[in-house]
Order: sequence, then structure tokens, then C-alpha cells
Amino acid sequence: MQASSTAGKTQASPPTTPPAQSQPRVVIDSVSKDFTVSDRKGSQPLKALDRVSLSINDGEIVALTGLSGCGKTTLLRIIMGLERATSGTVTVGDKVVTGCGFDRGLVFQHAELFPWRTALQNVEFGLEVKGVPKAERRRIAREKLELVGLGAAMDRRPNQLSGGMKQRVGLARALSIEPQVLLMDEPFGALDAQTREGLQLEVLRVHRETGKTIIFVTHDLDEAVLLADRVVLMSPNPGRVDHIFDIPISGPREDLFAIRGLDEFAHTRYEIWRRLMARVHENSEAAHGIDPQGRDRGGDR
Ligand SMILES: Nc1ncnc2c1ncn2[C@@H]1O[C@H](COP(=O)(O)OP(=O)(O)OP(=O)(O)O)[C@@H](O)[C@H]1O
Repeated sequence: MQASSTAGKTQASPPTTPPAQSQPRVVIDSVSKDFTVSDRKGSQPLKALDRVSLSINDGEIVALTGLSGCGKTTLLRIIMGLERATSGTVTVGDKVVTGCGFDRGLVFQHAELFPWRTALQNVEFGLEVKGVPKAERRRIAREKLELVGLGAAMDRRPNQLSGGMKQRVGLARALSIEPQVLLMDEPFGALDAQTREGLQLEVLRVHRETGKTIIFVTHDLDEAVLLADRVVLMSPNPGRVDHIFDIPISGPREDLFAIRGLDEFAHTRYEIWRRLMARVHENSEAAHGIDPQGRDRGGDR
């Protein structure tokens, strides 16, 4: 059983059980993913995910974090339906995921906008695919661009938008199809600190106004603790849920400066970092053929 804790305190209940007052929106049940990787030595199997189980509540914000290669993006892509699990299932609402669907919206690390379309036309794209009539999709696209603070720039093409503005368009595009679940893969990873903070606030505001379930991947522990209700730390080789941290910060999150000053913030961030560092050491020892228990594995040293 995976352990779950608020900062410092281990809880008795397993992490896959959502709090009683809320319905699960996304249920990941024993998901494994095998890839085949090829190099000069030939093809080898690679287990990217190994029996990952996780239940995410309606309206919850969950951050996926962990070392590079632990399967965060693969898991997000499986939830989105862009990748198929080798075994196990993902259920969103009452539907088992078998491919992409309008119940899920994805924000990429780089907004991936069509360069020949304006911000407004880019946001309209998902609605076109959904078959929404022109007047209606224009109205929705305008509304979503206003929601993310881009009302004044909706007629600009991507080459006239800053990196942060492009990400806002990506967010508006994902929201325009009214998904039940918003998935974000390192959405602000490529942005400077100030722009990043502005977008974090935007996400919190959108969440307050829409109550969407949000699952996002981040390497930034500050971002994970600032935004999420729970932080899922994954471990690599193969990708597994290592630990789930409940974030013990209640009330509105919008004052990021004040939240950074809370003991709960510092303590939880430290606990996640400490556990992450333990995995870094284990991995480095494993790479050098050293068993963390002290036995020599006889690797190439
Ligand atoms: N299409 C693919 N074919 C083969 N291997 C893949 C493929 N996609 C991912 N992998 C492998 O699966 C593992 C998990 O990759 P994934 O991108 O999910 O990790 P991650 O935790 O998101 O990494 P990062 O933090 O560096 O973005 C890695 O070892 C990666 O090389």
C-alpha cells in the first residue's frame, strides 16, 4: 500500500481513497505501460509505468511530480487518451478512456498554436472539431480568452504574442470545450518566473470560477505545493506512485506571497524534496551497481 501523508503526519487511509465528501472524477486503476526502446544494441522492453493506481476527486487539483523519466507525461497522455495503457484502465466520470474525448482538455508545455490563425481562431479550433456552430464558437472563444485575461489580444497571431500569452491561449483553448478534467503537462515550465506566477494565479482563478478537476505535471515543487490539493510523487524504473502528499493549506490560494510564508508550505515542500532526494540517491547508486541495502550487485564499475 502506498503511504499518504500531510506534512510530517502519516495517515491511516490509502491514497487511492478520496475524501468521503467528494466523488472521484478520474480513477486510474493499476495502469501499466510498456514501451520498446531501440538503440545500437537492439530493441529492449521498457516498463514506463507499473500498476499505477490513483483516484482524483471532482474539483481537485493534483500535481504529478518526480524524477525525469518516471512516467509523468506517459500517465497524463494515457488519461488524455493519446496513449493506450498496456494494462489497467482509466475512468473519467463513468466512462472508461479509450481515446481522446471532449471531457478532457490538454494544455501542452509549448502552446502548439497554429501560426496562421489568430488567438481567437486558435481557441475556436477545438470547438470546430466538436461541431459547434460558428456564431456560438466565436462567443465561447471570446469568453474563454476574456477569462484568461487576453480579451485585448484576441486578434493577434502567435508571432505577436509573448510566451505567457501563448500559454494563456492554450489554456483558453483547452477550457473552450468545457472539459470535466483539465490536464496540463508542465504548462509553465518554459516561462520566466514572473510570467509563470501570473499564470499560476490564472489557473487558481479559473479553478475557483469553474471548479474543474485539474491534473498537472510539474518539476517545480513550489508550484506543486502552491497550486495542488495533493502532490503525487512518482519514482522511476519502473514508474510508480512513490508517495502522495496532502497539502495542508486551507482557504484561498491566490495570495501566493503569503502562502510561501506559511510554515505548512515550507514544511510540505521540504518533505517532498527530502523524499525526492532519497530517490535521486537510490537511482544513482543503482546506476553504479550499488544496492541501497548495502549489497554489491556486481554492476559495471
Ligand atoms: N514513445 C515512447 N517510446 C519509447 N519510450 C518512451 C516513449 N515515451 C516515453 N518513453 C520512455 O518512458 C519513460 C517515461 O517517460 P515520460 O516522458 O513519461 O517521463 P517523465 O516523467 O514525463 O519525464 P520528464 O520529467 O523528463 O518529462 C522514459 O524512460 C521514456 O524514455
